[in-house]
Amino acid sequence: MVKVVVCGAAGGIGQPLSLLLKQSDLITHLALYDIVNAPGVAADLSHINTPSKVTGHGKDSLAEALKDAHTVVIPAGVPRKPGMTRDDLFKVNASIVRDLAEGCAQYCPKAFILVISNPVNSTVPIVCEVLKKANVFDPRRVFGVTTLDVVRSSTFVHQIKPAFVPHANRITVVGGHSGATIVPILSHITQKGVSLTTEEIKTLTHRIQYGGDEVVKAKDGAGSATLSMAYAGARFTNSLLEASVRGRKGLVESTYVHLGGNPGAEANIAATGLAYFAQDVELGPEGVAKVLALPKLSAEEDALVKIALGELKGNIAKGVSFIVDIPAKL
Ligand SMILES: NC(=O)C1=CN([C@@H]2O[C@H](COP(=O)(O)OP(=O)(O)OC[C@H]3O[C@@H](n4cnc5c(N)ncnc54)[C@H](O)[C@@H]3O)[C@@H](O)[C@H]2O)C=CC1
Ligand SMILES: O=C([O-])CC(=O)C(=O)O
Repeated sequence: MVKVVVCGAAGGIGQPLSLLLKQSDLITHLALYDIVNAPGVAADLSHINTPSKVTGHGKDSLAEALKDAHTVVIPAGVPRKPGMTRDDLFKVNASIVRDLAEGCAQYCPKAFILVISNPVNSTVPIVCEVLKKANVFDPRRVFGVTTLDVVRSSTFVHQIKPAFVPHANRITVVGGHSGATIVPILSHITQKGVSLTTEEIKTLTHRIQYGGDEVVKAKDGAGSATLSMAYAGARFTNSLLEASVRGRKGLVESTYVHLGGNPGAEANIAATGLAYFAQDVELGPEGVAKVLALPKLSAEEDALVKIALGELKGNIAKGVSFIVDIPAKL
């Protein structure tokens, strides 16, 4: 049985994400949890003639939703409005994510946990610290979903270089998931016939770092990216299922993880001095199979990573200290 739970399933991301996951032939049970409307969304999706069973769970049935989960995807919480940073969401979303993580620790301690709720740079440390406290933490099994930055990178490159095939070329994005902490490694684009000037890289990098703001502005108070995020969230979930359920080897995605205790993370611990970082990760049967070392960076990328490190340090400390009083350990 492969049970995937979406927490926040009735929301702007939750609904299209659940729709995309209903198309997976690897999922046997799709459980939709939300404090509002989950049964309605579940009834609707359950009429689709793909193999998975769909169930809906309201606010008093978190235990039932999470029980026996293989994977829990968390897009629960409030989105930004114009003028807000992702960090401004911390005061509402931190406790939502903490409570869901406590549920996971109790009812599905071995599940993979995919965190979408912002600010990801801080909510992932919250989840990890909750699991550590409950003595069920496995760093290979918790992921901050930064796939939208990867998706945006290849889309935006394609928009200025039409020869670049966006879905066939994965661009590594390192750091975290907010503004200056998002560092796309555009110097490594290798497609034949496509090259970017230093000025193009600078413009693209800024657009990728602030891609979320483009959507927040265009939605004008009605929230942030939901459909592209659902696509990105489904892509990451499907990659993890391909690696963990089907046993596909060599699958790599950029993702924000706890470095300490993860296979292969030593080089990035040394390079960043941080407890959490986004980089390419090879996925496997237990989640992280290997954290890949940072690629060789251009001088500009190196400078951007240094800026990201400063901001990430504060974001991580904020998440960790929401759960414990001591600073994050590597
Ligand atoms: N990681 C990423 O790249 C991205 C992250 N996000 C983040 O995803 C989150 C969700 O965004 P949207 O779906 O647009 O928001 P939304 O407001 O449309 O949906 C959120 C859903 O969470 C539910 N919810 C609230 N408290 C809950 C709880 N305790 N348990 C379960 N469900 C709960 C709400 O009822 C609602 O249905 C936001 O924090 C947003 O910033 C958004 C886009 C990209
Ligand atoms: O911008 C936001 O608040 C939502 C988000 O994380 C993104 O679109 O990358």
